[in-house]
Amino acid sequence: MVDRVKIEQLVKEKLLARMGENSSTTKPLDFVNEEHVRSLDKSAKYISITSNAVITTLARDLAETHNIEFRVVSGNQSVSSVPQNPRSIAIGCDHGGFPLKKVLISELHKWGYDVCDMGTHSTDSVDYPDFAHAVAEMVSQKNCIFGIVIDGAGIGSAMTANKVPGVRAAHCHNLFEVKNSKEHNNANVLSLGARVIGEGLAIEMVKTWLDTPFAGGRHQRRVDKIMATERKYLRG
Ligand SMILES: O=C(CO)[C@H](O)[C@H](O)COP(=O)(O)O
Repeated sequence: MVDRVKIEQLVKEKLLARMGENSSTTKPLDFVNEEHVRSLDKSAKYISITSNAVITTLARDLAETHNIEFRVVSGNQSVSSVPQNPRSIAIGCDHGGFPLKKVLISELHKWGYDVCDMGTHSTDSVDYPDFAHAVAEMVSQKNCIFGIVIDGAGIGSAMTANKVPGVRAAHCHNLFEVKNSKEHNNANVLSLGARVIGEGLAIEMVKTWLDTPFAGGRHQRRVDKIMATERKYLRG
């Protein structure tokens, strides 16, 4: 019979050998998951990765918790850390949301945000899941801090975004909901229905959403439960 403990120990040793503790001379990884981070020595300060490494959301979260950074290494030389611009917003829409997206992008620029426009770029008919998915991935991969998805009603885009691990998309219609979605639910994607709300309200909603911090406290426990629910089904 296979000795599970021995195998786990062997895997751990292999991972540690690949990553080292906090030396920049270790071979950079091109894929990092939660297990890689867990297997690090307690004194580890960073993980060396290749410039196009895939890092799972759980690995990023765990690394953040333990103050471990990801360093992009070219050959054996460390060249930079993976950035997360705290003012970068991914935005996407379908044909119904296109005019509102244009307005919101211009406001976001005025407010000093970097905008990643994931399309669509006209009112020609398209499928909202393609664009909601693209935005959600940008947030899930931590390329952007927040995402905004817009379609006719805001429903389908929210459904799509919420399928992407790490995303908490809130479909909102008013100022109370946007504020609540940040304060209580730590929403990282906002979904708007361009056929439901007017331009002026949408601008105010986005500004309020971006300016409202997560309240933490009892809400942290509940958000942790949302994420635990997601993890349960990811494993399955
Ligand atoms: O609201 C939406 C999804 O939530 C879409 O914008 C809507 O379904 C698109 O419909 P149509 O193709 O008739 O413009």
